[in-house]
Order: sequence, then structure tokens, then C-alpha cells
Amino acid sequence: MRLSVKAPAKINLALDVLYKREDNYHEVKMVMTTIDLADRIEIMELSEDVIEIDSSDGFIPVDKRNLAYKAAELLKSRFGIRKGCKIEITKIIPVAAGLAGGSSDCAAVLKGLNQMWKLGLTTQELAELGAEIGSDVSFCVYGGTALATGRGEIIEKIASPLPVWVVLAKPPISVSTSDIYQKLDVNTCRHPDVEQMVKALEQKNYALMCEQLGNSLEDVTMKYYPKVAKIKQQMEKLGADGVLMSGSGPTVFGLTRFENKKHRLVNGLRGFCNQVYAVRLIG
Ligand SMILES: C[C@](O)(CO)[C@H](O)COP(=O)(O)OP(=O)(O)OC[C@H]1O[C@@H](n2ccc(N)nc2=O)[C@H](O)[C@@H]1O
Ligand SMILES: Nc1ncnc2c1ncn2[C@@H]1O[C@H](COP(=O)(O)OP(=O)(O)OP(=O)(O)O)[C@@H](O)[C@H]1O
Repeated sequence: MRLSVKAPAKINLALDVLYKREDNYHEVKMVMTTIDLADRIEIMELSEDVIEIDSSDGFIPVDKRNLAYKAAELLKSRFGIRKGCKIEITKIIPVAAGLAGGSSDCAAVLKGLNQMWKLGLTTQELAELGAEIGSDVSFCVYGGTALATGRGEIIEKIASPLPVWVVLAKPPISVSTSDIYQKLDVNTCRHPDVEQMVKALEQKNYALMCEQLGNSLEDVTMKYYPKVAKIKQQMEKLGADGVLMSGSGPTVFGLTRFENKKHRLVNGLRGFCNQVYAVRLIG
């Protein structure tokens, strides 16, 4: 048997970090949405009891450290599966970008193997298993648009944004999520109004949505990586309606409803930044 699963990236439209918890994670409240930029995961059943990872991308590990491997390993151990699988990852989502690429690959493997091995797990059960691997994995199991709380693993589906254009620019910087959270001071950082973002989405109010974009982690990443701030300024100058860094960065996204503005943004960013994408919000 052979299965093909899409693994789409996410962006955070609003990300508020509330406080640091005793388990060293941070309590967050955020709005996440799926974008039309996806890795492709092919899963093949193997009779041999092994997990094999193959990827076109030289930058990701193809061993136990790969989040797709971790997904297969967790299902095998939890449900006593004696069969194996080969997972081929065609990487499209930039790595370590704040777009949850690894988490989405992990979620896609959980969903694919649930089907292949006929485990009969519900979406909620898959999301709970995913949370054991990473905080962003639960959202990636659900996809769409959601309010995420706890350390990011408690998911409540909410209204989706309009399918506007999102232009993404990723500078050639690798940002460690753990590092950025550690450097954050929750008492002095910005706290976006996440409820207002939810309201903007419910009302399909694009202007309010652009106004309410906010990320508690943005200033920290920008302090250590000034290039991120430069990209944000550039996108604003080029006329995006709203601009924000996604997750812990370094990818910055800009929103526009118009095709010609989208071209203007992409052309204006190329030369300034080598990885630029224009896709749709599909959450
Ligand atoms: C920045 C976001 O991408 C926004 O969606 C997420 O909060 C991060 O999610 P993720 O990459 O799946 O994070 P995990 O793999 O669970 O954790 C990586 C590291 O980030 C820090 N971390 C993560 C999530 C959270 N709510 N608080 C944290 O402090 C912890 O130091 C943790 O060791
Ligand atoms: N399947 C995978 N795809 C991408 N990275 C992976 C994968 N498996 C493990 N990794 C490792 O995870 C690290 C983070 O990569 P990823 O692309 O998931 O970051 P991210 O987009 O910043 O995630 P998030 O937004 O959830 O914090 C990389 O250093 C990479 O080596």
C-alpha cells in the first residue's frame, strides 16, 4: 500500500505569550491558520519492522530526529505495530522558518499511518498523540483555523480568514524556538488582543484582521536578527495591508487582497531576500 498526504504550513495571525509555566513551557493564546504552501509526504508499507525516511532536502535529518520518524515510532510503540514504513518527504516549506514545517510532516504521518494501519483513531486522539512530539503538531493535525491555548496543544476551531494573498519572506537565518522563548520577558513584551482577532475572523472583517496582527515573540527575534525587522519595514513600504513575523520567526508575512499588489510585494522583496513565496490563506 502507498499513501500520499499533504502537509501544509501554518502562520500565526496572533500569538500572545501569557506567562512561563513550571514545566518550562510558556502558556500561549494564539490564532493559527493553514496556508497554501505544503510538503508532500508519501508513505509506503514495509513488511520489515523498520522506519525509513527519505528526503529531497539536504537540510533535514533523515533519522530518529525527524519529526515524521517520531510520529511513526510513537504509533508503533503505542499500538504494538510490528510492520514498518518508508516515508518520502518532498520539502517545499522552508526549514526552521516559523511555519511549522516539521510539525506538519509529523501530523501528516500520524494521519497517513492511522489510515494505513487501520488504527481507527479520531482527529482528537491523533492531536493528543501529536502533542507528545511537539506543541504545534496538534494544530497541524486539525488544520484550518484555530484558537490554540495551553502550550499550543489545546485546539478550538474558529472562523477562517478570507482567502487573501499571503506573501512570505524568509531570510537565510536559522532561529531556535527554544532560544527565543527563553529570551522573552513576558512582563515587558507586547500582548496582542487575540479575542479581537477571533472577532475579526468571525465578522470576516479584513481591515480589523490586519489591524489586530500581533506576536509577542516578534521584538525578541528582531532584536537578535535585525534583518527580520528590515524585511517587515520593506513589506510595509511596498504596501502590504498587514505584516507580521510568524511563530518564532524568521519568516515575515504580508497580506493583500490584490493580485497586482502581490506581484509588487514579491518583486520588491526578491533581491532583498532569497526565499519569497506568494500563496493563499486557506485556513
Ligand atoms: C512558536 C510556535 O511555533 C507558535 O506556533 C510554537 O509555540 C512552538 O511550537 P513547537 O516548535 O512545536 O515547539 P516545541 O517543539 O513543543 O518546543 C520547542 C521549545 O520551545 C519552547 N516552548 C514551546 C512552546 C511553548 N508554548 N512554550 C515554550 O517555551 C520550549 O523551550 C520548548 O523546548
Ligand atoms: N520533517 C522535518 N521537516 C523540517 N524540519 C525537521 C523535520 N524533522 C525534524 N526537523 C528539524 O526541526 C527543526 C525545526 O524545523 P521546522 O521547519 O519544523 O521549524 P519551524 O517552522 O520553526 O517550526 P515551528 O513553527 O513549529 O517552531 C529543524 O532544525 C530540523 O532539523
